[in-house]
Amino acid sequence: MKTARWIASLTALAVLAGGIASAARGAPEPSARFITDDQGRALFLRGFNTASSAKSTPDALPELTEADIDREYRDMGTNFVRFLIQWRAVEPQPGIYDTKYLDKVAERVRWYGERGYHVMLDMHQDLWGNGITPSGEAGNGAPGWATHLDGLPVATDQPTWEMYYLEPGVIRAFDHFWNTTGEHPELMDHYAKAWKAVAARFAGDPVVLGYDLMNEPWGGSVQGPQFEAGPLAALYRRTIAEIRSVDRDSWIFLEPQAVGVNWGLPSALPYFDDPRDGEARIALAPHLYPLPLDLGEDYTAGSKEWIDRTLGWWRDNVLRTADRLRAPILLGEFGLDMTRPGASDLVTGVVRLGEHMRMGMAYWSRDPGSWGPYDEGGSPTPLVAAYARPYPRVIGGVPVAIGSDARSLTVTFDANGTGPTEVYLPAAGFPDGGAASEGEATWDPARRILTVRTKPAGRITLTITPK
Ligand SMILES: CN(C)c1ccc(C(=O)NC[C@H]2N[C@H](CO)[C@@H](O)[C@@H]2O)cc1
Repeated sequence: MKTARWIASLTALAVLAGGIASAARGAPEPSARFITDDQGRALFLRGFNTASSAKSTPDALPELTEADIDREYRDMGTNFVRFLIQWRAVEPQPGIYDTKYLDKVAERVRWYGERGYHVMLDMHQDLWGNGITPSGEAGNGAPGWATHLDGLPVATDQPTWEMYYLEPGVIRAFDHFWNTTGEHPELMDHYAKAWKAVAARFAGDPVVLGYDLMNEPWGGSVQGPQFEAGPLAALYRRTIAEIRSVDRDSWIFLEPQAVGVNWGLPSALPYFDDPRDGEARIALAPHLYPLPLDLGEDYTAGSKEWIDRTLGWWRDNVLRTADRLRAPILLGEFGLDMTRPGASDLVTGVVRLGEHMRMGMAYWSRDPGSWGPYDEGGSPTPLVAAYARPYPRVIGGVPVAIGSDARSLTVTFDANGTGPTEVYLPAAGFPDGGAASEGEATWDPARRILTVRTKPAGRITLTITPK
């Protein structure tokens, strides 16, 4: 535990120094780039990571039924899912792709599509892969044939799961993957081609919005800018090229390294060209986990002020990175134990941050338990009430400002004739639907969606209030 405390303290100091440096540079403007649907409308995505269970199930699929999706929609009106897939299942043997696995993924994509969701496929890893320990339960993601520990130890009595990342065997596995050792140059190529196989399967599927290339990348013995601008950027460029060779249109989501950036430190991820006709479709997909919360503080009293400060550093550094990449932003993960004091206020704070930054988000995670929307017994946690807010699912123009509270939603945008704006209105604040301040509004009571057709040009400020 002493090591973990040391690391936490040093990290806290680094985040503090990084934050002070960030604040000194002044707050950047929110991004004016957006993830768009096939009509060109701006998407405002709201959903969950589904699901952590995929890390350990034998078939690498999340424990999920269609009824689960129906309940999630009924309770919170989500429109998006960060769907976890596993390299170990995509490519069980080198160069052999499991089409039956991809068919099962496609079946779940269809479940979401039939309910109006957008799906982002997340090639998920934590701690490299299931092969880092003999029992296979610690890590997930990479297949056994790509796991080379060279006999180095991986202690299994870790005080916290993230400490596995510091084990010699795990660092070696990553060092081989990133070719830091120079002994396995083939691994990154396999990874990029595994993505090509996935993209070839889903190219043209209107439900699949795009691909999140790697969950929370870890550089092993190479860290920070040397990692992000080095091997991580090289992997991303190779993978973008492989995907674009079979899929010219899906969005490609790139994550910075997790360490430091999840907490608010700046990323050194460079710009990436998108070899497609038309506008680039590359988005930045960071995660947000305020360090004070990771260190056990709650979003209450004294700590709330510090956590808000780190949220500001996170916001400013992510906006700067997105500007460098010339990319829209999607918050791929945020989450916490909903039994902690102040948890609902933190969720509300992140939702408001998303409105300010005009970015979509996926909560971590959809799994049953104290972090999720439903506990082990299936009863709602406070997350359902905190996450079920009015929001614009899709906007028929360039978003300028989004704001909401329990009983109102205001969306300001520059209309561009791409189509109507659709807003979700939860039953709690809008029992009989909503009224629009302008345009022609159509209410769908079954899906709780108000569709508003406004003039096709000019600045629109749409205010939705309960009917
Ligand atoms: C030392 N490293 C590399 C590290 C430490 C901590 C996290 C983390 O908390 N991540 C936040 C959440 N994201 C994963 C799933 O992607 C969850 O298991 C974590 O709670 C990541 C990496």
